[in-house]
Amino acid sequence: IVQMFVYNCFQNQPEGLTLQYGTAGFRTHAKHLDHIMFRMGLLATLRSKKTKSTIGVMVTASHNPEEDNGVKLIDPMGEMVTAAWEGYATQLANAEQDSLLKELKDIIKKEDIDMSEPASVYVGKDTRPSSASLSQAVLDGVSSLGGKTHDYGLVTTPQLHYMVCCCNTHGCYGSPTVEGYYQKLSQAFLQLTQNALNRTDDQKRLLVDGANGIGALKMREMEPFLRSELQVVLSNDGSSGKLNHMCGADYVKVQQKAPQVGERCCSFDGDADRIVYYYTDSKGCFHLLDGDKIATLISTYLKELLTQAGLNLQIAVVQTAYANGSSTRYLEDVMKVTVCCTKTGVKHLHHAAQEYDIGVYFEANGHGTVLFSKAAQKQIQELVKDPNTNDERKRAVKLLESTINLINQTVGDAISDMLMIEAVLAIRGMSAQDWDAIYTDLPNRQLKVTVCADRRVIDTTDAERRAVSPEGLQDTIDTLVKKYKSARSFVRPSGTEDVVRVYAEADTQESADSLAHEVSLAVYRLAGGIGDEPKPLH
Ligand SMILES: CC(=O)N[C@H]1[C@@H](OP(=O)(O)O)O[C@H](CO)[C@@H](O)[C@@H]1O
Ligand SMILES: [Mg+2]
Repeated sequence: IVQMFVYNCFQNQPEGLTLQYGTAGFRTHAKHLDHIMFRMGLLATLRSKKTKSTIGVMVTASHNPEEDNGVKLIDPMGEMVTAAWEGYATQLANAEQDSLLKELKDIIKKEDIDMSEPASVYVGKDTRPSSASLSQAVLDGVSSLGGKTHDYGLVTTPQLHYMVCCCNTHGCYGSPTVEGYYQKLSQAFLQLTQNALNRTDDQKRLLVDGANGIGALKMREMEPFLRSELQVVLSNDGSSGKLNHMCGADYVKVQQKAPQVGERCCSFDGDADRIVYYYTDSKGCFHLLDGDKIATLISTYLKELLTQAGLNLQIAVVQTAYANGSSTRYLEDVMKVTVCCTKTGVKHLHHAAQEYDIGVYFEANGHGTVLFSKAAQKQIQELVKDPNTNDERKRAVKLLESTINLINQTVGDAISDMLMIEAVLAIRGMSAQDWDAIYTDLPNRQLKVTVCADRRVIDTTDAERRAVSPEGLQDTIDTLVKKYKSARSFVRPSGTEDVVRVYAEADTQESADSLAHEVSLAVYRLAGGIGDEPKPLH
């Protein structure tokens, strides 16, 4: 109670600022978060008592500026916390100081929580300067309700998801330590790359941009486990530059610029749960290999292995509206895999992917992973052991087994995805150019418009691909899209920033830019834009 009082006294929440547990938890300037962290410690303790499992709390604001921070809750199997509890999180975060106890009691009653149950909460943090005191506030919140804590300190977001899953599966998923994580992934990686013959040092070399964040630290720690089968050249390792500043996955994807030049490069984001690849060609041109290209590479590889192994498992790729139209066309028409489109936000993709034997999901920005159903994993394991399997099938099924071990199935993971991509390129003997040539991206543009009212005046349907309000907006977009070749455009309110996002793609960059601009103007006019009218890009 004393601690509750202390934290609530530091309630620097500016008047009118209500925080929403959004697409990626709470996220705002670090100075507003002290009491929120403490309260999320309380909530995680309740969630742990309710589920009789260990719960995770990660302190990070991912790709956002260094001054920001945020918090995410992790459910027992390492997945994002369920929707109902997101609601409780919002409720607790915005409660007045003197109604906090009442709010807690409400949740306990509604969820019928037995307060005599023990509680266990795993806590992790990224490298932001504010993360140390904020994660302490989470730990204090847990302790004040008598919960047990394990402070993992500096870890990537996916590492904490992995720990939670390991703990609640009693070690079946792996051992809940950072070494356990490195061991599991590196063993699988080494097993896979044994299947790639005659790799040169050049082919083993990869330029990694650590976004000046936690991913850089963890990559350094992991390097010895990889036994030079991957030779990482690390930049933006946090020794001098600022977190996410002019580097990192989000910068590369949105600005379409390379923070480093090479034949095969990748960038992590600030908490290492996203990755994009890119390279510079002989003419000095930048080529982006984003989440859509990653999904295509991985699903092609998996499909081939399934055929070789003679396994009849359904494979699907889950995307969002931001997926490049060329990728969707390639997956559906050429690869003939099921493609499904969900709303933005990893939890939506994750849930959709769970519906298939093998669900490959990636947001265009590089956040994603592969999920193997229990039944699929069982079939693969049984076939590995089956003495009647011939050599070709055995090889394929063993590759599948190692692939399962390499992939962090709890959440998108930059390190795990990177090792997966490196292994696939090595096994197939592909360069970044070969990978890029699988299909050609349609030129595209993303813009933001700020509106004066609640940005949710824009309501969408059909996995955010069509706007149902304000009136007339969708008709206007439809008319504009018709002016261009191979064009597509949609708008939606962001779940992490106070803006409306505009996306457009078309046959040329000029057309994509011009369409994005025209749609921005329509949003500005029909949804109450503020500030200057959007200006053309050229
Ligand atoms: C277009 C885009 O990249 N949107 C991102 C961004 O969400 P918005 O709701 O668009 O702000 O942040 C999310 C959390 O990191 C991520 O899941 C999502 O893909
Ligand atoms: Mg992130």
